Amino acid sequence: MDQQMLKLLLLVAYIAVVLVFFLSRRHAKGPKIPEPPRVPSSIPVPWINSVYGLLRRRMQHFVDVGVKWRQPISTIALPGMNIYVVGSTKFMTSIQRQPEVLSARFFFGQIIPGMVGVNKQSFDSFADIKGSGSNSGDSLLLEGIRATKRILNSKSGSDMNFDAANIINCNFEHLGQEKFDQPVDLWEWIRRETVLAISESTYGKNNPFWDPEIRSAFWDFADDSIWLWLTSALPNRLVSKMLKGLNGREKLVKALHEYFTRQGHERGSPIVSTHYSIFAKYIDHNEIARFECANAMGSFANTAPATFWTVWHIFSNPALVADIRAQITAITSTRQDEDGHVVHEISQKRLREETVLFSALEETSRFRTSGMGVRMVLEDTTVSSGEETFLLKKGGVVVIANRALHTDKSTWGDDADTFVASRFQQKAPPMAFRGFGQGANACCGKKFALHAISSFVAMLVMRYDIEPVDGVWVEPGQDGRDTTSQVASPVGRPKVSMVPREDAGKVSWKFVP
Ligand code: HEM
Repeated sequence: MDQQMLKLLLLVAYIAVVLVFFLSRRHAKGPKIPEPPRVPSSIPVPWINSVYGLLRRRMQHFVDVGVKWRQPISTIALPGMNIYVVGSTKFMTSIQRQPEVLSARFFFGQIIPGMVGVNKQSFDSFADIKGSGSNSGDSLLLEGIRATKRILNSKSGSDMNFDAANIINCNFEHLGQEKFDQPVDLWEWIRRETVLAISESTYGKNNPFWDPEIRSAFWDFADDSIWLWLTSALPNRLVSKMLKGLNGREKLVKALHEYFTRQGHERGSPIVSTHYSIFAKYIDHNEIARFECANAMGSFANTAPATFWTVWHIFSNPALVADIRAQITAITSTRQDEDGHVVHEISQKRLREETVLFSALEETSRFRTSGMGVRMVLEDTTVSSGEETFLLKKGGVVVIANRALHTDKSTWGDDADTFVASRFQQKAPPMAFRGFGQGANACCGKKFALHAISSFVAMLVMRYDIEPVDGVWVEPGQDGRDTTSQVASPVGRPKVSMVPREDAGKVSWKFVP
């Protein structure tokens, strides 16, 4: 055998060994699980499409992709990271069963400290973001969420619901004396009233949100929240020139810091006093007010727009207003007090059970949700619909496009695009409603928010006639691109006339348990 032949034989043998090695490995591992299909793109380099979309629509871009393609799950490949957009319920059971590796809390742990501008020590204490999904063990984030859940599901939670309803009622009593001679900016008025009611039931007598400057600072902060997170690595001096939200945040931090320094929390709700003791365990006193900004955002930033949209949907439908008035009248008892004043007493318990209000509110949330659920992929993870299985790669991000799930006709029926106030009087289709999240990350403030909003709307419906000054209710539109909230506020500013239905000097209203 000559040298050439020997070399050729050795080469063939080498290739055979390599082939056998790879084939055996492949056989041992089984067939490769694919990643979800790519989002179609009209241009040759698809990620450019996404980066352009992100710049234009920012986070809303992913929701738009979910709504446009309506794929159960699809991949947007960005340089160095895959985004998995969930556009239907098919994979939701599988996603929700794996909160340790598809982690919302890991995401909260990354985004919240940047948004509120804490120091490195507070950042490390906030969430065990180096650990597995930060769902177990102790951290400021976890203890805070557990405490909120415990309190709001206990007797203290029911007391808070009732307190909030009575504060709402008191504020209405006060308003009753006012004459709404001028057109009212409905969004401005509703967000003022909801923030006042919820903040007073949370922070008590020393509530910093009574100051209009602090409320305005809060909305500057909330409206710029995404940008504050994205620019958190830059010096404050530079960011304050670009974002109103930074100055708003710092003003809010100062007011909340004074509140805690003067021990305001000792006269506040169990939520704020318990949060304070958890904060104090983990971080420096000077940092506490920063995280409290995030708590305030969780409480008000969704509740105010959800209240606005509920009012908008109800009052723009006169038949619905009439139905709700009849239902509330049926659960109201009327008496005269010793001065001859008429007192109407609405049963808060029956408000939930015997009126369409809670359903209308959940329907508003289905119809108006603009946000998304974000889950960080902490390990290579498979998700399955029963028929298909896909691999989600470590380092990727799952974006649940809530609006896509909420408008899917295959789950909600042909009227998915229509507001139907009574829809939630029946059970929602499984996994389809994400207005308050679900599973491990379901909203712990849901009950409180539903009670507060329904009390507000009930009082409004019974006390006032509301008409748009132009004579027609025009859709004001929504644009959630700058906020982290689930329910974007209106873009247009509807102006309405508000006329008391009864002589407020002679009649008063109350909630009774
Ligand atoms: C209408 C008002 C509200 C809406 C629409 C709303 C919506 C939501 C949604 C969709 C989630 C799930 C997020 C996800 O899956 O990634 C959530 C979680 C949460 N919400 Fe709300 N929320 C509201 C009011 C509140 C209030 C009043 C509080 C506090 C008192 C609150 C505290 C929380 C907390 C702490 C979580 C995280 C739960 C966890 O990870 O275990 N929310 N909310």
